[in-house]
Amino acid sequence: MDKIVIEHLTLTYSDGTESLKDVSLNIKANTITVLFGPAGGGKSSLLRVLNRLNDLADVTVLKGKALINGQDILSPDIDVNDLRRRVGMVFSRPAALPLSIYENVAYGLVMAGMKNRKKLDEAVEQALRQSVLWDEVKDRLNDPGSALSGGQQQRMCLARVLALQPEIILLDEPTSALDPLATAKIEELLRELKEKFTIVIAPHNTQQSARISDMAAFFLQGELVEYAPAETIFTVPKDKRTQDYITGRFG
Ligand SMILES: Nc1ncnc2c1ncn2[C@@H]1O[C@H](COP(=O)(O)OP(=O)(O)OP(=O)(O)O)[C@@H](O)[C@H]1O
Repeated sequence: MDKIVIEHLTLTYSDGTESLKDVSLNIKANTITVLFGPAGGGKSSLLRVLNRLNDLADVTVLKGKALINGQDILSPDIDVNDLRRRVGMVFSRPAALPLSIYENVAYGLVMAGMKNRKKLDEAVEQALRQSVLWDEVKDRLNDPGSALSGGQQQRMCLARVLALQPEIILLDEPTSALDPLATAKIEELLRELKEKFTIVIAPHNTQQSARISDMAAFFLQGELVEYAPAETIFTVPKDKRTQDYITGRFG
């Protein structure tokens, strides 16, 4: 069974912007799927549907289906907090909370009611190891999260998501504020993390899309133009619009 199934998804904001137009795509577990294309294509809107962050926006039309493990996540009966634990999100600017490194990582668990210090310690360590930050911060877990470099803060935010043991990780331009070295670290990390998680990412440029994706989906003004394995779409795209975009003719 596919991990994520999107069928005929249409999303219109109250100002009339059709940000997703009849989009269908299936995503397999333990893959990195990239959503790419010019600004305003609908990439962020699709990511936000996957953990129901779109609930916070002024949406007038939401039609079609979005299933995770076969479960309808758009259903009003869904427990949104539980969904957001299972489907974690990392944003473009590292959202370090004004707390210590430890508290930044433990945040979601504490919010979920975990009080046992030993369990918290273990979860924080495991998450920091998974985000390959542990060795850099293990001796200063009580320092403010904001004292870390941008790249470290982004891995700390990833650790906050990982601590909740999600199934799916969504990332919206996670390296747009990072230098090339910090970017390379995150990309390497994502390749490792896909062994355990399903990753959907809207990278901030096409080069990154080509480097990290297993599958890639090209979005243009709300339309899913082409969805194919990375080695196909970035070398022999079928659609002229995809080709024009990746060869730099627009965007
Ligand atoms: N909350 C909102 N209210 C109204 N319109 C919105 C809202 N969020 C996004 N849009 C519009 O929906 C369209 C798709 O935007 P979206 O952010 O999903 O695209 P994107 O491909 O992720 O682009 P970007 O790279 O700029 O984030 C755009 O025209 C955008 O202006």
